[in-house]
Amino acid sequence: MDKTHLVDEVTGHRRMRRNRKADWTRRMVQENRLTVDDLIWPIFLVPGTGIVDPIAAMPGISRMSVDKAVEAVKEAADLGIPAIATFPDIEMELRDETGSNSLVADNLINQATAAIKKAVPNIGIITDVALDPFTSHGHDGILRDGVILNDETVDQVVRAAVMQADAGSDIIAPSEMMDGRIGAIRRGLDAAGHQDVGIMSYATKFSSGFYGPYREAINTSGLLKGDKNSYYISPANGTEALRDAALDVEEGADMLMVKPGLAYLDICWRIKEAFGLPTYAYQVSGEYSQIKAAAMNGWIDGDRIMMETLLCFKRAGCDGILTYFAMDVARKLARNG
Ligand SMILES: NCc1[nH]cc(CCC(=O)O)c1CC(=O)O
Repeated sequence: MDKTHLVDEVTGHRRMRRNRKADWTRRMVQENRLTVDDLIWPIFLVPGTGIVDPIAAMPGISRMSVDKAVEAVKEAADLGIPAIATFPDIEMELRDETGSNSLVADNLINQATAAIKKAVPNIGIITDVALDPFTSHGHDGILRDGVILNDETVDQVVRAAVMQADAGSDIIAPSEMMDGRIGAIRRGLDAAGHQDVGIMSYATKFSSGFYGPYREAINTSGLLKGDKNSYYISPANGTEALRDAALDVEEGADMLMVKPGLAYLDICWRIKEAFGLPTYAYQVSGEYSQIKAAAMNGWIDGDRIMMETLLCFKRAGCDGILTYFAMDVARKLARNG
């Protein structure tokens, strides 16, 4: 060995770069892979027909009327995406203090579920039961005298969940973070004969600035008074998030979700390790938009970072990712074989 180099003999026996030397070695040692099966595609719904309405704060993403959503979901199913998640942007006139439209059997979200189920029976439909798309104040629950009422909200969310299941929803995903909601939804679904409808808990939903563009997408940004700190988890707290998830597991959650994603990979890992349940991350609107914005400015390679971030969720223990990039990724994966 050339004695002029400072790398000693021991180091020479432990060369990590041997396994990185060629494309074939790198493929042999690759620990995690992103496949189309890992993708859940969130979509935004609007009333009407023939509408595809671009969301300014989320370049490349549009609100769709039910007919257009059906077409898009068909394409998603053809690409092999296993499931979608729907979020309605309903008329302002229908929004009120208690979010009563969430209890209308053929409201926008349920209409979409029924139409999609009929046209695309093989894709999974995940529906959120939080009240924020339906309230005039943009909060996820019932607001009285400046307080979000826990138990009243849970009662309403359970009824909404049963209606969503009646419409054909496969997985109820409550994102409103009220205490006791998972057990209550499970009991409500079972009592209504929906034993096979699953629950994906937004187990650890953090009070986050990353939700900004979503609020534009469903038009709640102008409505929201105050913040959601009295029900979402503080970004400062990891152990509290684990306790919250533990309750959801005890109450009967089938799957757990961490939201937002990238800044919370430690939570993904801890949750997967602690409970071993199927665990998902939601790469939320702000995460999507910041990648898009930087890419549009030519500052980063958007495609590369899309694939990198999603792969990192897999490394962090996630079984899948809700991502607005789902269609782009699925097309890319289909092209690359
Ligand atoms: N129940 C609320 C809800 N459902 C989905 C998102 C965020 C999704 C995203 O940012 O992509 C939020 C957050 C919020 O408005 O506080």
